[in-house]
Amino acid sequence: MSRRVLITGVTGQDGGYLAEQLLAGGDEVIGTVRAPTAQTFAAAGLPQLEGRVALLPADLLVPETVRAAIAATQPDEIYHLAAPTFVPDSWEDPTEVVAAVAGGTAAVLAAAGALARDVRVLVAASSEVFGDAGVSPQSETAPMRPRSPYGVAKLAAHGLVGALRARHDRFLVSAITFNHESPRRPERFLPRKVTAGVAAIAAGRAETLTLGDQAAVRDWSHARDVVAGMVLALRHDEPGDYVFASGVPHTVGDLVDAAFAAAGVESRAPDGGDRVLVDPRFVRPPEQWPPVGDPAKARELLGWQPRTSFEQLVGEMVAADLERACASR
Ligand SMILES: C[C@H]1O[C@H](OP(=O)(O)OP(=O)(O)OC[C@H]2O[C@@H](n3cnc4c(=O)[nH]c(N)nc43)[C@H](O)[C@@H]2O)[C@@H](O)[C@@H](O)C1=O
Repeated sequence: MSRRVLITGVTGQDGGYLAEQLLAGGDEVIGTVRAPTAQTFAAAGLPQLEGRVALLPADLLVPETVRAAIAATQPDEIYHLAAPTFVPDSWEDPTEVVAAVAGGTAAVLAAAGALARDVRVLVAASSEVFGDAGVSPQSETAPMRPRSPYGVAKLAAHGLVGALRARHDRFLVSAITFNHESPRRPERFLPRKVTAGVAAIAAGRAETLTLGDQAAVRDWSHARDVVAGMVLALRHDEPGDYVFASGVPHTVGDLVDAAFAAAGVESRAPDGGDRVLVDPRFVRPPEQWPPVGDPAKARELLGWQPRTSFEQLVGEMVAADLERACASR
């Protein structure tokens, strides 16, 4: 059965993978971006989606534009992925991040609920909702005590899904996604910063890589695997909340080591000097309860599990960055 699907934030990392997967399955895909004339698929490095996914404008800070896009599309399903995503930015402008993430989710859910047809909606939450959970790994029922404005805003979005689902018996899903990466990830996020930096060293274009805390722990998956889980969740018999994570903790240092190994480069310079430097500007406060997910519910109810290992993920990212580094020589 072919569905009409609306993806907010379709030119982002997850939106691109999701659109590709849905198109391959025969669905009709429509996407929203803030400014379709500037945010084209070509500009986003996704030329393969050009002409296959119609783009509509929708600004999360202007609910009327969100309503208009949803009303014009009359979708069977909505994947609400659009949001600011870089956590440190949320300290600079909490007002905007709360408005865009919590207000934007409220606008999407209200507009979908106002349609005359049943529409299933998935909202992308985040492991940042857990913060000082007091437990790690975290499942869907772990305490949620976010430590960043971004996490607070995502918790509001997650809470809206649960409240509206309970009150109106709607098919709403919250996807509590842990860190997920790919060669399409922007370079300000740690994994792409590392793989692009290591590729630059391998290509002889840089000598060092400057990071923050190498002891920080994350649970990294491939974005392609995570969006596959989102589709399973939205097409399941019952709506619910799902953690999407590998369940495997790694430190930043592990990721750095894996990237150097994948590039075939020593992590020490020939003179014995360290190739990884620390800049306190990139160091965040320590986390007592690292964001590591317990994906048992998704595995048991949806049959989901990540297909890509940590080493394969880093290997794929390093290979893509080495190719880019060679192409730009
Ligand atoms: C689930 C969650 O996942 C992402 O948020 P994030 O975890 O903040 O992602 P990141 O790649 O910026 O940091 C990962 C870790 O790496 C440490 N780290 C060390 N040195 C550097 C460094 O130099 N740069 C960065 N960015 N991080 C560094 C940093 O302290 C942190 O412990 C977003 O998708 C977000 O939208 C989301 O929802």
